[in-house]
This record gives sequence, C-alpha cells and structure tokens, in this order.
Amino acid sequence: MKPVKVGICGLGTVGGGTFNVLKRNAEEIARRAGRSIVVEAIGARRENPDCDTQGTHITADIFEVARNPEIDIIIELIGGYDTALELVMTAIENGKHVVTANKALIAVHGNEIFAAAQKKNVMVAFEAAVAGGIPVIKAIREGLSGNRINWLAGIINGTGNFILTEMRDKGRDFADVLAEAQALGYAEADPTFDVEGIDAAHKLTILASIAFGIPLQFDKAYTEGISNITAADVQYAEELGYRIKHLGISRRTESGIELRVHPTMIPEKALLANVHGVMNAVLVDGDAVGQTMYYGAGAGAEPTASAVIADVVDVVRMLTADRDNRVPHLAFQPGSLSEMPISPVEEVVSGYYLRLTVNERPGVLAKVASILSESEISINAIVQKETHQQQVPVIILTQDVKEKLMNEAIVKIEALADVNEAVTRIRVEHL
Ligand SMILES: NC(=O)C1=CN([C@@H]2O[C@H](COP(=O)(O)OP(=O)(O)OC[C@H]3O[C@@H](n4cnc5c(N)ncnc54)[C@H](O)[C@@H]3O)[C@@H](O)[C@H]2O)C=CC1
Ligand SMILES: N[C@@H](CC=O)C(=O)O
Ligand code: NA
Repeated sequence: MKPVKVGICGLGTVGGGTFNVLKRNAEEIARRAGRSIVVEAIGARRENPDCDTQGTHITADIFEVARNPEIDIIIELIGGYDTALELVMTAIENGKHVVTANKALIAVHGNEIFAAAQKKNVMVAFEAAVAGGIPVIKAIREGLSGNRINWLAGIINGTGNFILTEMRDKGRDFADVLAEAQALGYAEADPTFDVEGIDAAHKLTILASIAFGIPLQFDKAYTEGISNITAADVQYAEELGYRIKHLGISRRTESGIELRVHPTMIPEKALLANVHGVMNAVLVDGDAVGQTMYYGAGAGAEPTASAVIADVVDVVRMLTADRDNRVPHLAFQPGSLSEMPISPVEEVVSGYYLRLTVNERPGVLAKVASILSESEISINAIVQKETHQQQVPVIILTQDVKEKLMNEAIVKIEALADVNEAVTRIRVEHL
C-alpha cells in the first residue's frame, strides 16, 4: 500500500518529539497502521537541534504545508489561537485530516472546526490536547461509551502539578520551579495559562464535552489557578490530613453540568492526592463501570508525541470510512449533542478550607463562628495557629455548603474589624 504522507507544522517540543518517535518507531508504527507513515514536509521557523531532519523538506511557510497536494494529514503543533485556526481551516478546506495537540484551539474553536471537518469528510484528532500522553480521550470516548458518566475529576496540568509537588516536597520557591518546568518543555508558551488554570480549563472543557455530549463551552468554565497558594496553606492542609491539588472537575447535576478548575483539598490517601510532578491523572465515574483512573505523563516531548502518533495511526486506519462510520469528534453524534446548561459555580456544593488572619483578641473566633452558623454552615475543625505576633492565622474546615452561601459568609467575615486581609478559601472534595 502507498505510504501515508504527513506534514508537521511546528518543530518545537512536541513537533520535535513527534518527528523523532515517528522516525525511531517507523517500522512498528507501520505494522500497526497497515501503511508506512512518511513525513513529507515540515513547516518550521527554525530547525530543532534534537532532530535530524536531513532529507525532509522544511519550509518556514506552514500554509505551504497545509496546501501541499501530496500530504494526507496535517499535524498542527504550533500552538496558539489565530494562526493555528487559520492553518487547521486551510488544511480542512484542502481536504486534509488534522491531528493537533492544541487544547486552546479545540476548547475555543472546536465547534466550528468539527463542523467544517464534518462537511469536508475529514477527521480532526486531538488526543494529545488533554493530559499529554495519557490516552484519556480515547478511553472516555470509546472505552466508556456504554456508560452514563456521572462525574470526572483530574490533575490535567503537568506544570501546575510539578510546581505544587516541588513546593510541598522540597519547599522550593514557586518562580524557581516554574522556570524549571519551562526549561523542561512542560509549560505553555505563555506560562500564565498553566499557573492561572486556563490550560486546565481548556482541557476540562474538552473532557466535559466528550463525557456528557455537550458542545465545547470554554467561556462558561470557572477558572482559578495556583498562584495564590502559599507554602503555609500547603503545610496546614498536610497537618489536617489533606493535600492541595489543582483539579478540573466536571459533574452532572440536576441543574446542569459543573465545569470548574481550582485548587482543591483532597484527603491525603485519595488516589489523586498521590499523583506527583508532571504526572497527570483523570478519575472518571460511570454508572456501569464505577470509577476508573487514567494516569501518566501530562507533558513533555515524547509522552505527548505518543498521543499525537496514536491519533495519526487512528486516522490512517479510518481513512476509507465515511464520516458516519467514524468515532464522532465529541464522542456523541453531532446531531445528538445535549443542551444541558453549564451550572454557575455559585450552585456548586463543597466543603471549604478557610484561612483567616485575625487580631489576637478575645471574641474574634466567636464572631466568625456565629457568621458561619447564621448561614447554616457547619464547622468540622477550627485551628488557631500559634505565633508570637499580634496577627494569627486561623484555619477553619467546613462541611459541604453551597458556594453562594459561602461567598456571602466570607463577605461578612472580611468586614469584621479584627479580620485582616482577604480570606483564603480552598474547596474541599472527598473524591
Ligand atoms: N509541551 C508539552 O508538553 C505539550 C504541549 N502541548 C501543545 O502542543 C502545542 C505545541 O507545544 P510545544 O511543542 O510545547 O511548543 P513549542 O513552543 O516548543 O513549539 C512550537 C513551535 O512552533 C513554531 N511556530 C509557531 N508559530 C509558527 C508559525 N507561524 N510558523 C512556523 N512555525 C511556528 C515555534 O517556532 C515553535 O518551534 C501547543 O498547542 C501546546 O499547548 C500539548 C501537550 C503537551
Ligand atoms: N503546559 C501543559 C502541557 C501539556 O498539555 C502542562 O503543563 O500540562
Ligand atoms: Na491524552
């Protein structure tokens, strides 16, 4: 059979990894795909020193690659929104299948990309976009298709988990660990996407769509990052038997689908609490299967290349199938997507860790407790940390409460004369 020709656009961390693994495992991959896969051209601004591209056509014009009539599959690894969208749309218009690792692109523009692909009878595959090398999209979209998914929760940003782990284990400084994550190729081009939760929200948006059969709705995701987590919070959480993890959580409720990304305190024995460094994990609860968890490297050149190439192989295997016989982009048939709304974060019910800084004066704790009790918020634990200063940290753990009620209580607590600074809050989940 004729080889399948691919064009790689972007030869950075993931592009370089993809080129190298395609070359190194060419024979094994061909035995799986049924045809050999040849890199016909590379669109790159510069060479990647880790890649021996001798003999492969390289152009700085990625659109030349997207229009090249010889190429069957475009692998988009340039990242970002606008140029990537134009590139992918150009490839689709030219009848090419697309494989991408770009979660920002899929979460924000996926609905229009899939509609265009459907019209042109081409495939768009994006396994590498969520949790890097873990085949979690395939697992949910295909392996769990007999289930009604109840909820999923995951550590889906490698950089963020690497930072939290290094802060906890080695007491390292936030900025220092972030710089290392960048040097290792884990971080996004704009690392605020990692630390402010935007990258995780992109990935959660995609996971929620394939789990619940809803259109991609990134703009409705509640997004909070890890930049406000202090070493003290990490330590207090440990003392209470919890760990702080940055989670994406999506849950089916009566009022809609929760879509939220935020630091979360989970019991130290929970599986997700023991996922460290750049590792990611996604826990999925389905009505038939119960809980399943998917674990592996969430970022890095070759782990991500593993997912990109698996998509290429999938596309090659499905080349002769028409669009109605392929796995739908969002797991559910395009005409069967549900209109279930995304529920506002104010409706979410969870426990809370609150950290207050109060003046060391009698009666303050009683006032705080009475505000919580007026809002019918029950306290599980209250700890006043010993310091020799006038202002002392007070830690409160509450039982489950609706976010709206907690917001109102926090406003009242912050208004007390003896409460200084904003109250730090971290949601607590028993996953
Ligand atoms: N680094 C990782 O571990 C992971 C990255 N991703 C995603 O993969 C994609 C690529 O990420 P990385 O490889 O880390 O980024 P990178 O910054 O290392 O590589 C991107 C490459 O594309 C090139 N590029 C950008 N615009 C271009 C243009 N107009 N013409 C020609 N070349 C252009 C850049 O020069 C750079 O070499 C992003 O969408 C990212 O979110 C997904 C999973 C993991
Ligand atoms: N920047 C991302 C890369 C993979 O998606 C991360 O750190 O998880
Ligand atoms: Na993946």
